[in-house]
Amino acid sequence: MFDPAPDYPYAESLHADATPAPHPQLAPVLGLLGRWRGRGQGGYPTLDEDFAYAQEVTFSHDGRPFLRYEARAWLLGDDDVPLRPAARESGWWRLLPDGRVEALITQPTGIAEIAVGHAADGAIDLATRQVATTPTAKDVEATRRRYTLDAPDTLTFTHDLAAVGQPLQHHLSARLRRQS
Ligand code: HEM
Repeated sequence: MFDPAPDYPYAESLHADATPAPHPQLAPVLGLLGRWRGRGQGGYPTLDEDFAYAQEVTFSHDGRPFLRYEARAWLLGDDDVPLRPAARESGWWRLLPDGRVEALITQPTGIAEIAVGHAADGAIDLATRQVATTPTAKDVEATRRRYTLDAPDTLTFTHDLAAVGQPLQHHLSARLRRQS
């Protein structure tokens, strides 16, 4: 007889003040924990037009020294009409004792980013050290991200991109509000 395992016994938390207690190495990123939603603007020299989008972002932890990261975006038309789903990504942000961050982020467009950076004073900077792409993915050379907590409930995000033969430059910027 097949004997199924018991339910996964460990909690995933969106909050700094709930169980499990966050690992001390998460101290510089505790302000990110939770669900965020907001709007952004994007563009790139290869695109005919700039675009407006909405995005949901979630950061959670399980008591160990990394964050689970999940984001999904959709394009917005006039009057906030959803035009179509846009980028999704998920990954892991590993925090080191000195505030260094090592992030692994993957996208369903065939792109995997290994990014490194630093978290301090409510800002996290990440720049790719390696980008891997599947055989049919767009050519992405590098990205640079900055997440800034402007206030406890406001997160600003900018994303620069070097891809399809273009040098590193603005692709996205967004402002998100904490949902929970
Ligand atoms: C909020 C997240 C994002 C949104 C809303 C977004 C939106 C877009 C849009 C609308 C396009 C035009 C093509 C299309 O209509 O699909 C595009 C192109 C592209 N994006 Fe993004 N993007 C996001 C995140 C990313 C990320 C994380 C990367 C790479 C790591 C990326 C890399 C690219 C590349 C390589 C192109 C193709 C440019 C070209 O071939 O001309 N995007 N993006």
